[in-house]
Amino acid sequence: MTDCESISISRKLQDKIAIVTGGASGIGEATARLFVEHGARAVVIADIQDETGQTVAESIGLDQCSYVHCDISNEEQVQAMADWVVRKYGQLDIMFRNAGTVSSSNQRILNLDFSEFDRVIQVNMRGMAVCVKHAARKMVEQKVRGAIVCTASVAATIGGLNHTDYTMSKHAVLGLVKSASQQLGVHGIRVNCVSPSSVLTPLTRKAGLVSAEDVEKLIGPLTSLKGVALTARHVAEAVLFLASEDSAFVTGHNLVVDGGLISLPSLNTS
Ligand SMILES: NC(=O)c1ccc[n+]([C@@H]2O[C@H](COP(=O)([O-])OP(=O)(O)OC[C@H]3O[C@@H](n4cnc5c(N)ncnc54)[C@H](O)[C@@H]3O)[C@@H](O)[C@H]2O)c1
Repeated sequence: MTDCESISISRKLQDKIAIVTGGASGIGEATARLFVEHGARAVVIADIQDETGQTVAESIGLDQCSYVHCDISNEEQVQAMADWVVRKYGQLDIMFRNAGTVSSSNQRILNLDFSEFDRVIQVNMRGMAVCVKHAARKMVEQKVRGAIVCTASVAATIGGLNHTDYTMSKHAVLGLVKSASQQLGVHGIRVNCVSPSSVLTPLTRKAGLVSAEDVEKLIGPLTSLKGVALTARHVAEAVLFLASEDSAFVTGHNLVVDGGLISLPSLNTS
């Protein structure tokens, strides 16, 4: 294979314009970096961690990456951000709706704290619908056959002993993806989601998994696949697949990235 061939094969998002919500760290950051590696003309990181988000955008390169402050649970801010993207770059091809949050308390049903519950639902569930709505409206207006990818979780499929609100919010992502994909297919817009198991990020630290060893101790026994630990890059590769033409006929799909975790017959998610 010549150098030219290898470059053209590896550039799966040539000239695309993408929004990555929650791109200031973790899975979103890894995905923003991978999108640019694959030729995206611009990746817009939409987040509320201004300093970190700006630093990530600068490290990727401001010619290909911008940071915008946007609370994804606030419809006005999301609409303004989508307007800005289209004004600045002319179009929107990909929305990676990834930002998310978790309570720091265990949120078991007997102790459910509803102020935390409301916050988690507001960001993870309402914020998911707000972003999908406004990305889809831009794509429809501009007749772009775009790709929308949401971050769900293995918690979208299974229950657990903790984080009831988070589990509820992630189950809702599947409902949104199933409904939105049905409604937007007529416009050529695909809507899918990824469902990672656990990867060490600020979010997992907040949920009490503070080191890679903690993650391995919790998740290792629950996966059928051994000898590999999930990284943010693994998740980003799955997102890239769903965002690119490699998945041109895939919509309404939940791509589980879990080393076989949800297929194991007896799960202990305490
Ligand atoms: N890390 C895991 O093990 C794991 C597993 C399954 C699913 N997920 C999901 O992956 C997604 C990314 O999480 P992560 O693990 O990379 O964590 P992270 O904390 O590194 O990233 C989450 C990002 O979302 C941003 N964010 C939070 N609230 C926001 C808001 N209102 N508006 C805009 N941005 C906001 C944060 O600032 C942060 O940059 C989340 O949806 C999470 O639920 C993570």
